[in-house]
Amino acid sequence: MKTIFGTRRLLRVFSPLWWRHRNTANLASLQDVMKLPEKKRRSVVSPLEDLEKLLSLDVDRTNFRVFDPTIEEIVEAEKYFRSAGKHVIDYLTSAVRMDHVPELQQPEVCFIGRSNVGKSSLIKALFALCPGVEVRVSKNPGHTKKLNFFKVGKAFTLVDMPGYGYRAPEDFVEMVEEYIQERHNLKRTFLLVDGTIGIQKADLIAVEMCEEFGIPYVIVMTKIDRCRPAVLLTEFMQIHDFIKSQTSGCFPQPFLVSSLHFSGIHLLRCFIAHITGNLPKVS
Ligand SMILES: Nc1nc2c(ncn2[C@@H]2O[C@H](COP(=O)(O)OP(=O)(O)OP(=O)(O)O)[C@@H](O)[C@H]2O)c(=O)[nH]1
Ligand SMILES: [Mg+2]
Repeated sequence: MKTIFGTRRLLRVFSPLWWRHRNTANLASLQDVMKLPEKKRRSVVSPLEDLEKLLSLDVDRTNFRVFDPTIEEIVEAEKYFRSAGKHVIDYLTSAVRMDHVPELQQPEVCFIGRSNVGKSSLIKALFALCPGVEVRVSKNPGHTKKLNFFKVGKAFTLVDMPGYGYRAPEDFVEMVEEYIQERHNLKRTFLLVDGTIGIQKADLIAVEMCEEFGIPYVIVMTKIDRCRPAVLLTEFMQIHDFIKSQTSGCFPQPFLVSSLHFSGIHLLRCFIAHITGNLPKVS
């Protein structure tokens, strides 16, 4: 009995899979993240901080933390991502054409990117504190076929979009471009780029579209758990420099996320609450 217990315990202590599972199962809430050892906590709340250590001191870091909320502000923002009382988070409706989209006054943000880049997974991670909200993800590219609207009480709406590139829906251009160009309450477009491979040709077309329409957008690097830190840092710096030199409507600070490990998710929740006007005190 003692031997079995001892072996199990050893396995638990040394198995990276167990460690990973134990950590990721609880990390949707900041309260649980704060219980982690400091290094691990930092990598979840502020993934860029870990990477920065690999940079030489002379690298210009001016736009690394344009958005830099306090922990209290992140906690405040998290309240919007929990259903409580009259504040109900839920799937609202889907649309395939502009004349099918719901008429809403509340601020809206949408998520675009190549098929399979992790748009639906990111929304699922943002809503992980509301297990009743179903967001479908798939390993097969081209899974999301419609604009899917998720209502976050009366505070804002998140819109999951079909991906561009491989297996995009035939009417993608009409559906997505019209929405982005015409949606009066769209406050920000999140353009997701695979953090393991950086900006691809199809992403450049999306950037061009955002620039041409003159809409405010933000680049989010996804799947950072799949990438070695040195590779991720190189991709990050390339995107950081690209934003500075080639764009005018893009937020200067790229965000880093892992929907699997919840890295960067708490910061992004806070950013969404902020840009939709729900955290007036954050500058
Ligand atoms: N390791 C890892 N895998 C991820 C992450 N985000 C998404 N994935 C995986 O990537 C695949 C695609 O994820 P989705 O969220 O469905 O991608 P999507 O961008 O919505 O794809 P479409 O709807 O087809 O455009 C799934 O197998 C996810 O599990 C992440 O942060 N880390
Ligand atoms: Mg999807």
